[in-house]
Amino acid sequence: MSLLEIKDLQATVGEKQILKGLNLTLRPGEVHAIMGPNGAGKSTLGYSLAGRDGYEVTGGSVTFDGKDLLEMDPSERANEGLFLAFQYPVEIPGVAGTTFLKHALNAKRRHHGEEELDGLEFVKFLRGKAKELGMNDEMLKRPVNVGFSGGEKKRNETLQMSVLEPKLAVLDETDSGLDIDALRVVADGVNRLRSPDRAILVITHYQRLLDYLVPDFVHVLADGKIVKSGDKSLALELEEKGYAEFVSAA
Ligand SMILES: Nc1ncnc2c1ncn2[C@@H]1O[C@H](COP(=O)(O)OP(=O)(O)OP(=O)(O)O)[C@@H](O)[C@H]1O
Repeated sequence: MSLLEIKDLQATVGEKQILKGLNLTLRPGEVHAIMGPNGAGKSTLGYSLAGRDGYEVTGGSVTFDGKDLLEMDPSERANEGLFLAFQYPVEIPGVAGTTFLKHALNAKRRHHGEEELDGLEFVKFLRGKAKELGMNDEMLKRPVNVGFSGGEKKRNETLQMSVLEPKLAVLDETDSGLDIDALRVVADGVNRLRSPDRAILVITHYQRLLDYLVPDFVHVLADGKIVKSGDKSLALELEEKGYAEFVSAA
């Protein structure tokens, strides 16, 4: 059974139609990469799946783990196991990282009828996850992303993902702004999450991330649609040839 099935998805931002009949299926255990020219609709796809305000789905369907995703509000989507790592992670002044993550995880646990973790249990759990990503206690105590460098914000997104253990993680350019060491740390963090019951959708501009996080499938998104799909070799081909072929064909 598929974990995510997107059929003929159409979405508008403002008055502009961005997604124009997008089809994509992810099965549990798979890693898919989406590449494509600037403005093609990659982030719009991520936001439409997450249910962000201002991104209006005007047609098509999305089934997530057997349920109608588009019927759910954004927090329900998250509690059901959808996670979106932002291209531009937001700063949340006044809210410590630890507090933010504890609330997010406990909301999810409540949703699934599980007992909440208390402060001590959670801090122990969080420290273990943070250490894997090279993040220290001081960073966890700071307000979420406030004053973090671009690369630290991306690590923090990866930390949120590893704490929430989603069924489907959508990573929107998680590699941008990372130096080569941080890229490896983040890719290792994502690789640790690979599992037979989870799928990962990676939006990226660069083949280099895919050297560390090897996808099962690569898709080209151009002008609001998936116009070509293949295996990892497609990413190499795109790096060499660019998107000209797809832009004119779209
Ligand atoms: N609020 C908005 N109002 C009008 N147009 C918007 C708005 N937000 C996004 N768009 C437009 O939607 C189109 C798709 O944007 P999107 O961010 O999904 O592209 P992308 O494929 O992720 O691009 P990039 O590779 O540059 O990140 C762009 O042309 C963008 O200008």
